[in-house]
This record gives sequence, structure tokens and C-alpha cells, in this order.
Amino acid sequence: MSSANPYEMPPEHMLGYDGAAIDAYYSASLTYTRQPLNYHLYTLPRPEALAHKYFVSDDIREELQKRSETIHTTAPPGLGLPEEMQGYHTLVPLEPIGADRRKFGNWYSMVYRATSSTDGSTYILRRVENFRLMNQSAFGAIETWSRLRHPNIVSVHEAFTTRAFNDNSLVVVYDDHPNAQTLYEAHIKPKAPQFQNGRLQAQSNRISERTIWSYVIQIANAIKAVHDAGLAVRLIDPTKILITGRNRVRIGSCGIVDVLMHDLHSDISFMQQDDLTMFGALVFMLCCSNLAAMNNLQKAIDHLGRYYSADLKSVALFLISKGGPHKNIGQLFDMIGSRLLTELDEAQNGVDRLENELMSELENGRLVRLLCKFGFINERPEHNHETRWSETGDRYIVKLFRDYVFHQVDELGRPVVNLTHILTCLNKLDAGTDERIMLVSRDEQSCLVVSYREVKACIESAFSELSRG
Ligand SMILES: Nc1ncnc2c1ncn2[C@@H]1O[C@H](COP(=O)(O)OP(=O)(O)OP(=O)(O)O)[C@@H](O)[C@H]1O
Repeated sequence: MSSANPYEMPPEHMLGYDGAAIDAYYSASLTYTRQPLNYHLYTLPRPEALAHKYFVSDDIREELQKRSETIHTTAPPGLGLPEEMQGYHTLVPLEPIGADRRKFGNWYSMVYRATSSTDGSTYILRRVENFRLMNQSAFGAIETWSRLRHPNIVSVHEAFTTRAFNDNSLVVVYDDHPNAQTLYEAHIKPKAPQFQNGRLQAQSNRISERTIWSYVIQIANAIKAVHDAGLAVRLIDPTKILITGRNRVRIGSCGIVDVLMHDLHSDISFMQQDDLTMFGALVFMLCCSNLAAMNNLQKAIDHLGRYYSADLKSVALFLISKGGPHKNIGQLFDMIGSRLLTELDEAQNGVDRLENELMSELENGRLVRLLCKFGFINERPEHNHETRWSETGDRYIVKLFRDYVFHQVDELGRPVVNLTHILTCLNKLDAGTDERIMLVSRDEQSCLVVSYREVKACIESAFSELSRG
């Protein structure tokens, strides 16, 4: 009896995967029009009671699909962007060109997504315009940053200067988190009013206490890792912290200030103290939904006290207080107490949820392999000088089975388009069950009763004949 497990089959039975046939470094000149995707193309609403799922849930699929679409978006022509630069191509600006621009210290900066020619992945390039590097040692900190990997920090890859933009630009390269939003965009930027109950109503930006704690814990965790590595974040601002998934925040733009301010030799512990103050200001800005919250501290404290817990207020005040040289990020964790456990619970629940989602996709690859085998065999115009190879012998049964799976019609002659039928048939075929089915030819002149086990054997023998050829 043949094995029911496709992974135990000898290699020639496995479907070949030719990595070289796929161009990972897709051509920069490739432009095409994207058709809007129907994200729910192949899932119908299912009764909740059906515990077993075949596909990952629609909202996760849609989110991941949108990220993938974002990665493949190209820039409109005529922006005058460099074609290629230090191993990166297909640059796409992530901010509107020519819009109102805030300065990054003394400099203007611009953010692009670009594809690496080395590994085919996309990265984020933050370019600082008109920056002249005086001393190569300014890149020293970038090396330390690039070794720091942390779940709440956008990883730094490398930095270089370039004249590709027709000026002297500094470029720092970061991990790409497609469709990330900054904390500013998500929580502070005023939202357009919306119609509710027939009236145009202002949208509140207030963040729940639970979410604020989650942000505080994640950012504190990142700052601790940075300080432990002997570095300082130096830029903690709602426009530079990204939300990269559900509730997940990461500090972005790390390392850039170290290069820009390299000549101003500051004491690291002083800069680390500064991080805590910036972090405290961030908490006030988020709680008040206002970038300028620190301009009127008393008002900000009153607001925080009115809408949030006393514990959160203590944390914010601790961070902005002049605590002396011994004040450090570790002390914050003593104040957070059991909220850390709540965060841990949530994170673990999140992993469980995703693992369950992953389980539902587990079988897809197996079924695709089976479908590919069908594709290799059915309607093959010729094999071994036999033009009717795919219509004769075992292959005839494979053809009838293909019709049984895909080409059934109902009593009125309408196509049966039922995914469950296909999945059931393919799973029984893969398992090689003894259940018997009746296969009927299209002209209804011949009729065969066969078991799934027999059909499976036919497919295996036809496929191995092809693989040997
Ligand atoms: N690592 C990253 N991955 C994905 N998107 C990113 C990344 N870093 C930045 N972005 C996106 O790029 C856009 C521009 O970033 P930027 O930091 O310039 O924000 P900004 O709000 O425009 O700030 P500023 O006004 O200071 O330029 C933001 O929408 C942000 O979500």
C-alpha cells in the first residue's frame, strides 16, 4: 500500500520547486496596473459552530494581503528618483512630496521604501537632505544599533551618504513594516468628523487606559534594551514611533541623531536621562491627544488626572521629574507592577490566536501539491510520443475524477461551485480512503465505480511516469 503521507514519499514523487525560476529581485522597470483584490474571494460566511477552519480568518488575511500589496506598490513616474542607489532600487516616497514639511532638527528628511538587490526584500530609507559627513566615525553608532534586535525597536541595517539625489544626503536604512502608522497618525492627528445618527459628530482621539499601559510597557522595554546596550534613543516622539500590528509599537528612526549630532560630544548618561524626559512628554501627549501638551504642563497633569488612573499619572510625573543621576528606566518597572503580567498574558494570548490561525492554513500546501499533480497529468497533449497519453489507461480515471471534483452540474445543468466538495474530495484522495465513488464520462457512455485509494494509485503512477520521463 502506498504511503498516505506525501512528505514520506521518495523525492521523485514530490512536486519540484525550482527556486531559480522565480526572480526574487523583480525588475525595477516592471510596472503594471493592479486590480483591486476581493479579499474574501474564497470564503463564505461559516456558522460559528463549525470549529474546524480551512482558512485563516478574513480580517488577518485582509491585513496581510494589504501589507503585501503595499510592498509591491510602485511610485508614479516623473518623480526624478534615483534608479539605483547603493544596492537599493524601486524607491517609493512614503510622504507626499512638496507637502508641508517639518524639520528633523536642522534638516529636512524624507522617507522611502526601496527594494534591496541583495536579498529582494523591501527596506525603509530615511534620507536627510543636504547633510555633509565630516567624519566617517559618525557611523560608529550605526554599527552598534544594527546589532540591537528588539521587538519594540525598528531594526537599523546600515547608513551611507550618497549624491544620487543630486545633493549630499545621509541615508539610514531600517526594517520595513508595511502599513505601519505613527502614534501621531493613529492617536493625535485630528480625525475628520463622521456622520452618526444622522448628525456630523467630532471623533474622539482618547486612548484607553489599557492601551496606554501597553504602549508604556513596550516603549519602556525598548528604552531599557537601548540603555543596557550603552546607547540612548535620543528621539522619542509620536511621529517617530510606529504601530506595526495590533497594539504593537516600535521606536523608529534610531541611530540617525547619533550620526547627525556626532560632533557634539555629549555624556551618555545625560542623554539617557533625556530619553526618560522625552518618554514622559510622550505619555502626556498621548493622554491629552496633543503634540503641544507640554506647553501647559499644569493643564496636561489635570487632564491626565481626570481621565486616567493615579498610577499612570505617577509614572508620567516620575519620567519628567528631575530625579538626579540615579534615576533610570529600571525604576519604572517597579512602578508598573502587575500590569506587566497583564501585558504578558495579552502577548501570549496573541501568540495562541495566531498559532490557531496558522493551523487552519496548514493543509493548503498539501492540497496545492495535489492540484499541481492533476495539472501535470490532465490534458497533457503528448507524452512519450503518445498523443492520447492523458486520455488512456490510468490517466482516463484521473480525468474522470477531475470532472467529478470540478465539473459537476446540478439537476438543472448549472455548475456546482462548492469549495467544500472540492476540499472533501481532495482530502479523501490524499488519505486514499476506501470510499467508492461513481465516475461518469462526459458523454455518459461509460461509468466506473472506484475507490479514492484506487484513484490515488492512478495519480501516483501517472505522476511518477512523468517524473521519470
Ligand atoms: N520602518 C518603517 N516601516 C514602514 N513605514 C514607515 C517606517 N518608518 C516610517 N514609516 C512611514 O513613513 C511615513 C513618514 O514617516 P515620518 O517619520 O517622516 O513621519 P511624519 O509623520 O511624516 O514625520 P515628519 O513630519 O517628521 O516627517 C509615516 O507614515 C510612517 O508610517
